[in-house]
Formats: sequence, C-alpha cells, structure tokens
Amino acid sequence: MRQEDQAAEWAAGSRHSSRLDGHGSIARPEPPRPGPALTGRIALLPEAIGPSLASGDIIARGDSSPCAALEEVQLWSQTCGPRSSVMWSNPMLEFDIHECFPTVCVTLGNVKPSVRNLIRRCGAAWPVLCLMQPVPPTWNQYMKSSAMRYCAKAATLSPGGSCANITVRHRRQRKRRHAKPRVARNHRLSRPNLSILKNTLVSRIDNQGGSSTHKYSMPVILNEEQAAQLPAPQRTRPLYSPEEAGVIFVLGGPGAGKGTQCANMVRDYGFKHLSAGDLLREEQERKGSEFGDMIKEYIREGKIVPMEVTIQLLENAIVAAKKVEGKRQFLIDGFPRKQDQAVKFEEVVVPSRFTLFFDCPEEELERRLLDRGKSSGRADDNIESIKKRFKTFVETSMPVVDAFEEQGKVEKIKAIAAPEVVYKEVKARLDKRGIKPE
Ligand SMILES: Nc1ncnc2c1ncn2[C@@H]1O[C@H](COP(=O)(O)OP(=O)(O)OP(=O)(O)O)[C@@H](O)[C@H]1O
Ligand SMILES: Nc1ccn([C@@H]2O[C@H](COP(=O)(O)O)[C@@H](O)[C@H]2O)c(=O)n1
Repeated sequence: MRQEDQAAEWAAGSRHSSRLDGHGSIARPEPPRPGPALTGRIALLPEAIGPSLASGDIIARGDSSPCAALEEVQLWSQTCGPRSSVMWSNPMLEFDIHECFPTVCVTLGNVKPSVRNLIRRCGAAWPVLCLMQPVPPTWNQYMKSSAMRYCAKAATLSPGGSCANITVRHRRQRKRRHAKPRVARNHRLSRPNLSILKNTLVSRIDNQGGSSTHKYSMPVILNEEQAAQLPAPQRTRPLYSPEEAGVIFVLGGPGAGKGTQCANMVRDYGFKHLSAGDLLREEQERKGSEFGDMIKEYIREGKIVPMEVTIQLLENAIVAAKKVEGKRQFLIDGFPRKQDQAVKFEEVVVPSRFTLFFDCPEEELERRLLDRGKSSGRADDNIESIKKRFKTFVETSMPVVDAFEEQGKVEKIKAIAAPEVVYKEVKARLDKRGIKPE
C-alpha cells in the first residue's frame, strides 16, 4: 500500500484499531485532527528520558541513508525548533544523530528484522520509542502526500520503566494541488550543507573507531507483537557453540591468497566459505541498502567498515548456510580485521576455533594485487588503494592476529610459495587441529 493511501486510511480511522497505550495495554488511537502544525502529548515517561521530551518535540525519520536522515532531522528542527526526537533505524549512526540532537532514541516498530536483531543484540539499556503508526518513509513522500497529513503514535517502553504514549501530528492542507508547502520552500537544505553533514558523520564514526555501540548501549526495537512481551530478549551468549558452527578465521595481508586457499579447502573439506569483503561488496550493490554508499567509501579508502554491518552480514550468512545448506563448518575470510570485530563476533555469534594466517611480504602482495587488478574490476585493486589497505592491515588487522596468537589460536603459514605448495601446508595445519572433511 502506498504511504499516501496509508495516511488517508489512517485519517479515516480504519487502520490500526489497536495500539499500546500508556500502560502497555491495547487502546484505540486518536484520529488525527486539524490543529497546529505539530503537537505533542507525553505521559508517564520514564525518569531518564522524560525531561528531554516536551510537547511539540519532533519525530523525524532516518530513512535510507545518513544524508537523508540528517536532512530530515535538520529540516524538521529548522522548521519546528531545535529539540527533536530522532527516529532512526540505523544503529551505527544513532549515537551521532543523538549527539547532534540530544533527545531520546526513537525507532520504527517495523524496522527491518536484520537491523532489529542487531540492535536487540547490542543491549536493552536504553528506553525505546516504538512507532506504531505508518509514517511517510521519506520527506519527499511526505511532501508529495496529497493531504500532507501526518500522524504518528509512539509507545515508550523500557525494561523496568513506565510506558508512555506520544502522539505527534502534523497536518498541513495544501492550497493548490501542486503548490509546495511554505515550510519546505523556506527550509530546504542545500546540497553543500548535506555534504558537510555527511562528512561530519563519517568523521565521527571514525573518531569512535568505527563503532558507536561501545560507548552507548543501543535501544531495543520492538514491533507491536514484541512490545507485548517485555523485557525484550537480549543476547547474553553467542548464537552458536563451536560444535554447532565451527568457525575458522582466515587472515593475511591483501592479496596473501586467502580466497585462493579457501577455494581449495571448500573443495576438499566441504566448508562454507564466507568472505567478509565479498559480503560487503554484495551489500554495497544491493538495491536500497542503507549502507551501500558508506561501504563503497570505506572500501575505496581501504578502511574497515564498522563492525555492526560486517558482523550482521556474517551472522545472516551463517544462519542461512546452516538452514539452507546444512553447513556446520565455516571459513570466514578477511575477518576479523579489527580487534573490536573479533571480540564482538565471538561474543554474539560464535567463538572461533582458530585462525589461519597467511604471511607474505608486501612487495609480493603488491605485485599480486596489481596483477589481479588487470581483470578483477575491484575498485581497490589500484596502487593508491593498495597502499592504504597495507597501512590498515599493519596498523589495525595485525593486532588481531597477535591477540589470537597469545591465546594459542593461530596457524601461521608462509604464503610466498606457489599456491599448491601453500595448500599442502594448509592441509597439514587443518589436520593438526583435527579438522576432517565433512
Ligand atoms: N601463492 C600464490 N602465489 C602467487 N600468486 C597467488 C598465490 N595465491 C594467490 N595468488 C594470486 O594473487 C591474487 C590474490 O589472491 P587472492 O584473491 O586469493 O588473495 P586474497 O588474500 O583473498 O586477497 P584480498 O584480501 O584482496 O581479497 C590472485 O590473483 C591470485 O591468483
Ligand atoms: N572484515 C572486513 C573485511 C573487509 N573490509 C573492507 O573490504 C575491503 C576488501 O576486503 P577483501 O577482504 O575483499 O580484500 C577491505 O579493504 C575493507 O575496506 C572490512 O571493512 N572489514
């Protein structure tokens, strides 16, 4: 159903006949009424967040990209004042937006399951605002909707806290059919402004070592059904045991031959091969991905994509390979490339068995990558990106190998010889670790 139709139905009061009210029970929503551009009603907010919200607060929506979200937040706050409740479905960026617009975290009840799982896994410490009402997904659509009628109803739920309803209405009648509403004309953001916002965001993520969840635990996202079952589940241990999913990390410098050797092991041992780089490239290409632009930028710069994205992609792939192909042994190639990735993955997905590390001098790696670059079509197989990737490898990824080595979990293999010679050594190490073909 188109958003405009949803809005119209909502206006007619025919949809969503039940909602969570302030006490967690079911109540009928109020129909939207004409009124001031934006009104707010807040009741029984938990102490922690109550003071930060006030009547008239805005719920904006981060839709598909950081830019779009910031544009909207910015636009709304210019329009209606600086205080904003930010609704944002991208956990990685929640902190950044939150910092700019310090109010409460709000998110969509119908946020994609992958993001929902990701956030749920990150912790339940924050109160959650869960929007129960369809809202126009983008500012553009909002602008297009014929009646410009916007209504959102949210319930706040936090473990141990009280519940609250927030109703935000925005109704604006267009005078002429195609007339642009004044609010938008006056406050539309210019492109340069957008790029500044984007750069700020990216540098903030960088400054935090690519992750915001260390500093702040993330909210639980609940949809209507889940909201009824508080407290929401939190993952306190890994999804799988090593017996359920045997994971071998495959690490080495760019071009060390990880992919080449993984292909051999898949053929002879029946592993499921998951390359973090491939998964990221796939996600980058996926139509509608909210992370596509960011991944592209990180790969070109040879930087490590924030772990939330990579871990979620890997988890999804492991779960699917187990379900669909019945796989139990996994080669995870090119991951973890940063210590936080290693720790988090083992905490929430599965502890690794050990790491195969392919050791090769930089001159040889460079020669291989430039050679591969003639036909690979990869945006990072050029000398500029290669140099950056080497730097990242030495500074960020080698400490991961060192940490695993201290735990006696590394098989280091010299990878300068021909592929078949290297593979003999690989087989010997797998044998030593008791890995048998499936
Ligand atoms: N032992 C080897 N000797 C010479 N060339 C090799 C060897 N192993 C792999 N290569 C070649 O080097 C290039 C890089 O190999 P591969 O793609 O397996 O590396 P990788 O470690 O997976 O790289 P990346 O981390 O960039 O994905 C390929 O063109 C491959 O054919
Ligand atoms: N754990 C990872 C793995 C990869 N990346 C990014 O992808 C680029 C390509 O990776 P390859 O393994 O295919 O060489 C890499 O340079 C990183 O930008 C990542 O961020 N995290």
